[in-house]
Amino acid sequence: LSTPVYDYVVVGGGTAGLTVANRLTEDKNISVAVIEAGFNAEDLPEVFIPGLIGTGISMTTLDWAYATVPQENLNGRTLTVNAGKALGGSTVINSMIFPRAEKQQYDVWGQLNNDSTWTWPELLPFFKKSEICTPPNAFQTTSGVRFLESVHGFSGLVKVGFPNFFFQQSALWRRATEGLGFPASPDLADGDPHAVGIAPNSIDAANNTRCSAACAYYTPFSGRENLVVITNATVSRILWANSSGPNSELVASGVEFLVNNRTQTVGVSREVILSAGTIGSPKVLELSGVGNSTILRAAGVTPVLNLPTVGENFADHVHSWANSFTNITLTKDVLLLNPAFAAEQEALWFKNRTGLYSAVPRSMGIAAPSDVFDSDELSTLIARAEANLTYFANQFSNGNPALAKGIAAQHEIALGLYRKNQELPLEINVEPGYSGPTAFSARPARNYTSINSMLDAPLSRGRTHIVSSDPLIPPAVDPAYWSHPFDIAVQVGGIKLARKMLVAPPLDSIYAGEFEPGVDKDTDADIEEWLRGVVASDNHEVGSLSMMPQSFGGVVDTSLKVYGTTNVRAADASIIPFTVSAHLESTVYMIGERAANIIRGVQA
Ligand SMILES: Cc1cc2nc3c(=O)[nH]c(=O)nc-3n(C[C@H](O)[C@H](O)[C@H](O)COP(=O)(O)OP(=O)(O)OC[C@H]3O[C@@H](n4cnc5c(N)ncnc54)[C@H](O)[C@@H]3O)c2cc1C
Repeated sequence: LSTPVYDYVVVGGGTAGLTVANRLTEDKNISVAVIEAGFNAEDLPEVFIPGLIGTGISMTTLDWAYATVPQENLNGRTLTVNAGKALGGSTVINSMIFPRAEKQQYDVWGQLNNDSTWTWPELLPFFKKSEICTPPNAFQTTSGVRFLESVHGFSGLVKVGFPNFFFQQSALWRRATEGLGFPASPDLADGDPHAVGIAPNSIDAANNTRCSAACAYYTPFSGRENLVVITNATVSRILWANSSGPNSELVASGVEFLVNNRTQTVGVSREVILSAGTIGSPKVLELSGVGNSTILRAAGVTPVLNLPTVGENFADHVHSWANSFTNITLTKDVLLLNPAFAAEQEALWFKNRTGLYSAVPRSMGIAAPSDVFDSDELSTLIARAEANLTYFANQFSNGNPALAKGIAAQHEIALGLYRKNQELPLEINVEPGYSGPTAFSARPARNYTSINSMLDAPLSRGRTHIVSSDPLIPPAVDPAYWSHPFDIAVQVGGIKLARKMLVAPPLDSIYAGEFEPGVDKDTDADIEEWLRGVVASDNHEVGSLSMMPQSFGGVVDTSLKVYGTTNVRAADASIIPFTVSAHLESTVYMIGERAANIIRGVQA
């Protein structure tokens, strides 16, 4: 049998991968093969019923569930970084929260690359291009949804809408938070999220079902003859042509993958696009011989191109919580406490798409430094970080001088934004029920109000690298959480802010005592110690194939091309050089849309 050859081969049919594949195959003359390790899970209730979010990550078939190496700063704990393993990638198991980050943070990508096309005003058209938004109806508007038509798209493919019901805590929390000085957001997608509001969701508002990347970019187009999707197929490596490109660059000629442990190959005539996610994409590149030669040799892979920063500059958001008992009767807890009630609610979803499973209402906001620290505390933290800037940049760069410069540049920019109160370090959102580290069976069987507090702008940087030439062996993922002291101070500050919110009027009217961290965790040191034992990954990992100049230790250039290759690009969360303060899905779709345009050589 002859090997099939496609114009483009996309490695990973996830959020960005399906976006790129869809847009390229709009041209009937272009053929694209997508190779995806997972299966098409769109017909699973755990996937399409919004209220079942969280179930996906308990299904090993849908989740890579990457284990970190023991985290030195978190009591040596091994944490799980979840990532979707299905057609649609992480959008199949995520929480469907769909806001955007702060303009200034996207602008940093342009600043690091001296390229204004990677800044907010130039990227906004790609955010809009990806979405088909259903504006809020009268009920949603009366319930507090605020909406700016000018920042949304209405002819894209990802269905975006708002919840069709709200828990009592949502409005109480928003009023409490506004009372603490947070402005009311005109729209959480407007690039200015230092505010509170109701988040949009990646949901089909017509029938209250999840809209994953598969729902948006694949299912309606599965009949395209020029789009071939191969599922249950794990890519093991890129194949290189014997001849090299003009500057002795590597030329990809195909992709090798495993189906039921049998090796298969496809050929590629134009380009390979790596879209296997922040942990999957560097893994494939390293298995293909591109990376830090010392690390590759130790894993048993023969190096073909020494690109030592592959897998480095890894950053992740870090999750924590404060929660209280509440004296209201309807919270999400009731679904766990009362199985008969849960069954009724699920039946309502099937009957007419209503009930508590029909939406994931989320009121949220992004805190500014001034919400977390007083001005003296902040000045001291910034001054200390500036004084130690070179030390930490060297620490985080794994011995690579160019990357040390890149990380130093990132820290310098971040600290400059902190001084202007513009680096937004924390997401705070209200959970209308229990959210925290204690299992259902181990906590009091009561109703809760929880505040999720996420470190969204970490200065810490880690890495992910293969440890074996076997493509089925997971890489060693080391996010190096909390390796910068600034991150610890922010996360401790986040718990104090969350606690303040729980007892601020009018949320105080439903407060029935703190559960976690617990009143005995009084001082900053107490909170820090508790957090070390409980914080979790927010599954927002980025940066392992960073878009930065080579002089800064980047792996891809601003056309997303991997340095030293003629025809391999990356398009997924791995290219984000500087993490942004938002859930990442909308940002990754934007990257996919932008990547497709770059590949096609057209403007927005
Ligand atoms: C549990 C969870 C909750 C989240 N909640 C939210 C949220 O509410 N809102 C939000 O905005 N963001 C959320 N996120 C983050 C967001 O969904 C991701 O950042 C984003 O979808 C990542 O897109 P990606 O294209 O980089 O990777 P993915 O979408 O993960 O796609 C990578 C794809 O590559 C495949 N793959 C990997 N390795 C191989 C290989 N060797 N061969 C073949 N295929 C391979 C994977 O199976 C996957 O399908 C969440 C993430 C998770 C995991």
